[in-house]
Amino acid sequence: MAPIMAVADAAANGDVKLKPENQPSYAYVTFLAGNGDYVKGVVGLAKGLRKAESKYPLVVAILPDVPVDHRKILVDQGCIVREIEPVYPPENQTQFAMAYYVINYSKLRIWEFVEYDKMIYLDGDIQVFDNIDHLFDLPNSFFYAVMDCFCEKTWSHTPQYEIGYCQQCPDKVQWPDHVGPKPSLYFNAGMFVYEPNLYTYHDMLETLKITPPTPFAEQDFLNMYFKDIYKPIPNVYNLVLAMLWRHPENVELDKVKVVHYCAAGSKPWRYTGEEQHMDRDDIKMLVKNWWDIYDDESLDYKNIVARDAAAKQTKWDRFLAALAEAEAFRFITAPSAA
Ligand SMILES: O=c1ccn([C@@H]2O[C@H](COP(=O)(O)OP(=O)(O)O[C@H]3O[C@H](CO)[C@H](O)[C@H](O)[C@H]3O)[C@@H](O)[C@H]2O)c(=O)[nH]1
Ligand SMILES: O[C@H]1[C@H](O)[C@@H](O)[C@H](O)[C@@H](O)[C@H]1O
Ligand SMILES: [Mn+2]
Repeated sequence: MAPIMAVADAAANGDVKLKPENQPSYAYVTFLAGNGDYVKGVVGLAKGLRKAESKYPLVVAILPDVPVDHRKILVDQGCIVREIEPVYPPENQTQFAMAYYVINYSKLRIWEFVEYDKMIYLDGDIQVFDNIDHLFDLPNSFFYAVMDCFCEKTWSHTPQYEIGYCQQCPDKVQWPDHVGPKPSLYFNAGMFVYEPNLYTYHDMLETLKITPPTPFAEQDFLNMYFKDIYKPIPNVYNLVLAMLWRHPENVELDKVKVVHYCAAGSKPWRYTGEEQHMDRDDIKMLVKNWWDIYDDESLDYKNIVARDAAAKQTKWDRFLAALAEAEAFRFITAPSAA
């Protein structure tokens, strides 16, 4: 390449990337509570997003009970840590499907993150195996998420479960008229695309005050609140693991981009293989895939920063070399001043 071209190229590839004023701001967001081992899930997620070369940062909305050493781990992994206040549901005798689901109402605070125009929420027990940045390009003003499955025991409190009706195979068992109107499409709230908005945020919190808690906590609430603007997206964006044994005909495992380790016994950092379905080969493979990312030191933020700095240095060295060459070229070819 001619030296002048090389110089121009290097300048054009310059490292200073300024976001144009009018370009929307996007980020991923997850939620972390307590001093337990979910922090491992979030670290795995941060590394998975990096491996998939996501262009956008991961914000971690943390409750005040997340200890300082866990916060440091997250910052060291390049996460943007944002403390949020807990949200408490109104007093009620509800039995949550899992007792700890009560803390998940605090997730509603992420609507307050209005410095971002659009965000993708991901549970800490989710892993991203393929780039999903394109979901930010979906049209605004809708709520996007993947349809849930009603077949696991966690659903045993519902008429759906009793009847054997699941929206994943709506023709297998028809919804009987006498039970009431067929339920609206219901999403799993471990992954969704949404737009932070202060009006929505305040309205949700006001609505929550007069909404009795239900077994799936904020997941039921979000389903109720967004039912009119909910748009289902393909299950490759949130593979709820039970789909593998409940609706294998609906799963194309090799196309899956996002895996949600929500089935009992499937959290990779707690996996023993003993619980029901956990000895399946596909589960073992997915758990191994999670660990491969978690254990991969080259995906640690500090190593990525070091790699990028080295690449920048090389670019700069090339630029200087090209400049020197161009200077020499000018010196040789310039007519003498005499
Ligand atoms: O001790 C905990 C428990 C949970 N979490 C956070 O809360 C999220 C939700 O918990 P789980 O992933 O264990 O829950 P499930 O996937 O089984 O639950 C599903 O139903 C829940 C109902 O409250 C939520 O909607 C949740 O997002 C949805 O995926 C976790 O991923 C994690 O991000 C913590 O940080 N610490
Ligand atoms: O959010 C819940 C949770 O992820 C459960 O593990 C699953 O069985 C349910 O289908 C889902 O609604
Ligand atoms: Mn989850």
